[in-house]
Amino acid sequence: MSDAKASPAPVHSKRKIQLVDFLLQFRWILVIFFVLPFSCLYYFSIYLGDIKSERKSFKQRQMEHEENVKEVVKRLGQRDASKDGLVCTARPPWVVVGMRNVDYKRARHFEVDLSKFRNILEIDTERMIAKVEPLVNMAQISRVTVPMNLSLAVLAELDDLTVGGLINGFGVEGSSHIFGLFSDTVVSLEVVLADGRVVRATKDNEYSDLFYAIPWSQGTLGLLVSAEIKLIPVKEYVKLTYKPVTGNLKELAQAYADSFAPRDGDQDNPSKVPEMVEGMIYSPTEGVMMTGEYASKKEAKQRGNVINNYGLWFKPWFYQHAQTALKRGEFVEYIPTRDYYHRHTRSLYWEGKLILPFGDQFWFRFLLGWLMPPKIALLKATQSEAIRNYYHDHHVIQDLLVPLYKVGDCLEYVHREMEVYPIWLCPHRIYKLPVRPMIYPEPGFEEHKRQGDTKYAQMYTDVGVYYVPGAVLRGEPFDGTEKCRQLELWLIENHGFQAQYAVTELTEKNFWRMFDGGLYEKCRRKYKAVGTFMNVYYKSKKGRKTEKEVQEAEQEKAEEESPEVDEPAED
Ligand SMILES: NC(=O)C1=CN([C@@H]2O[C@H](COP(=O)(O)OP(=O)(O)OC[C@H]3O[C@@H](n4cnc5c(N)ncnc54)[C@H](OP(=O)(O)O)[C@@H]3O)[C@@H](O)[C@H]2O)C=CC1
Ligand SMILES: C=C(/C=C/[C@@H](C)[C@H]1CC[C@H]2C3=CC=C4C[C@@H](O)CC[C@]4(C)[C@H]3CC[C@]12C)C(C)C
Repeated sequence: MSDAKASPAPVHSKRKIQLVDFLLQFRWILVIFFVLPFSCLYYFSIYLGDIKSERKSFKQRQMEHEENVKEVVKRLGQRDASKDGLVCTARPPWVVVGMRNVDYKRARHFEVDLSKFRNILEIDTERMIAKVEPLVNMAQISRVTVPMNLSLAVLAELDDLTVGGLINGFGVEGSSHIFGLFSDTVVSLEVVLADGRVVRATKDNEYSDLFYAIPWSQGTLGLLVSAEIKLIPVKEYVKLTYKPVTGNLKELAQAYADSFAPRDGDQDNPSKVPEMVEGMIYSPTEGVMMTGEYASKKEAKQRGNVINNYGLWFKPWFYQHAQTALKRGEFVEYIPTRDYYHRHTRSLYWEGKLILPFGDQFWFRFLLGWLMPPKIALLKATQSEAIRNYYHDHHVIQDLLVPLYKVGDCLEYVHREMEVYPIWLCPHRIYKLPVRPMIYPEPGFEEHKRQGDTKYAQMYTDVGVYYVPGAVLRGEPFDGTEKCRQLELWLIENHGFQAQYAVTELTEKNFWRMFDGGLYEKCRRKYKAVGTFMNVYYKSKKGRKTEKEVQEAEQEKAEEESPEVDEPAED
C-alpha cells in the first residue's frame, strides 16, 4: 500500500491571523530601508574583491592557492578529536543560499575557514576547462567567461551560488538536459582529506570513488579546495522562443517534454534538441515552454529581430514577462547571454513578490530596480525566528527531481496537496555510472526507451515548487511540516530526490531510502571521514542538535568495516 497517502479533502476553516502575518506584510519596510541599501554595499564589496582577484596573474593566484591549502591542512591538524567538534566550513548559516537552518553550525563543531578560496585559478581555452576555488560564485564566473564567449556547461542561475555548494550539493540549469547536473560537468576535484592529505580526484584515477561520492555529500568526505569544470563555447545572445501551452496538467507535462525531447528518441541530435530549456506552469491549465539557442551578435542585430536587454534594471520580472506569451501567443527574442543566465536573479524566481509585493510594478522597477535583488544572506540575517518558521509552516520551497515520465503525476500531486504556482520545470540527465552515487537513475530505465532517455542517462526534471500554497492564500490552515513529510514519501516511492538546500522532514531511515548510501559510506570509511567530518544525515536533519546527538555524531565509528573497504587510500 502507498506510504504517501493523499491528505483528506481540504478543510475550509479559516486560519487565525498571527503576528507573523503582519511581520510579513510589512517586511518591505525593513527590506527597502535596510536590506536593499546594505545588499548594494555588500554586492559592491564582493565586486571589488573579484576585481582585486582578477588583477592578479593566474600564476600569483595559483601560488596563493597552494599557500592557502597548506593553511587548511595545518588547521585540520590542530583539531583535537577528544575535545573539538566535527569539521565543517566556517561559512555562517545566514550567508548560504539554502533554506535549512544549518543547525549543526549552532552546536559544537570545528570550523575551517575557506574564505580565501574565492579565485578563478585558470581559464584553459585549449582543454576548455575553468579551474576555480570553491567560493567562486556564479556571477563572478559568468562575468569573466561570457565576454570570452565561454561558459560553464551548467551555469546555475542565482548570482550567489558557489562552486563549493553546487558540487557538494546539487546544481541545475537550462542546459542540464544535455550536460546533467553541475557536478556532472566537473573534471577534477582537489580535496583535503581528514588525515590532511591533499588529493586530486577524477573520473578515472585512483580516487574515482571519491570523485563520484562527493556530489550531494554536503562536505562530509573532505574539504574541497579547487575544481576543474568543463567550459563550453557560447555566443553573445540567446535566441529564446516562448511557447504558450494550455490543457490539463498531464497535457502540460507532455507539451513540456515535447519541447526538448524528440519522440523518436533522437536525444543527441542537436538539430532536434534545443540548447536551453525551461518550463513555467502558471495554473493547472496554462504554461509557457521556453527553448533557447545561442546566437551571434550579427544574427541578433539583423533587421526584424527583437533584442531584449534583460539586464536593464527596469525590465519586467522574467516569469511575468514569459507569462505574457499566454496572451500574445508564441514569440521570439534575443537576450544577451549573461542576462539570460541570471534571468531569475532579480526577482528571486517569484519569491521576490512576497518579500516586496510592489517590486514588480513599473514605478518601483524604474526607481529602485537597480538595487534588486535583496541579498539572500541579509534577508536571512534579518528574518526573525517567526518569519523563518513561517517559511517552514505556511510556505513551500522545494525542488523535486523526478523522472521525466512522472512529471505529470508530480504536477498533479503538487496541485492536490499544495496548490503552489508558478512551478518551474527544468530537465536534467541523471547518468548511469560505473558506480552508484547518492542519486542514480531507475534500475533498468533504458529498457523502456522513454522520451528523453538514452542508453547512458535517464531524463529527469527539477520541479521547482516555491511560493505560498493556495490554502494559505485563502486563509485556510496548511500544515507545512506534514505536507513536506508526505511529499518526501511520494518522492521515495517515485524514485525522486529532494534538493538538499530545502527543508526536510526525512527520518534517517527514509533519508537512506531516498539517497543511496553505499558508495558514500564506503568512502567515509576509506578516506577516514568518520570521526572527523559530520554525517550527511546529521547535517540535513532539521532542528537544534541536542548535546546527546552531538556526542553521538562525534563518537560515530565505522564498526562494520569490510576488509576490502578498509584498505588505506594511497597517496
Ligand atoms: N540553480 C541551482 O542549481 C540552485 C542550487 N541551490 C542549492 O543551494 C545550495 C546552497 O548554495 P551555497 O550557498 O553556494 O552553498 P553552501 O555554502 O550552502 O554549501 C552547501 C553544502 O556544501 C558544503 N560545502 C560548500 N563548500 C564546501 C567546500 N569547499 N568543501 C566542503 N564542503 C563544502 C557545505 O558544507 P558546510 O556545511 O560545512 O559549510 C554545505 O553542506 C547548494 O547546495 C545548491 O545545491 C539553490 C538554489 C539554486
Ligand atoms: C533550487 C533552485 C532555486 C531555489 C530558489 C527559489 C530558492 C533558493 C534559496 C531560497 C531562499 C532562501 C532564503 C530566503 C530568505 C527568506 O527570508 C525569504 C525567502 C528566501 C529569499 C528564499 C527564496 C527562494 C530561494 C531563493 C533552482 C534549482 C531553480
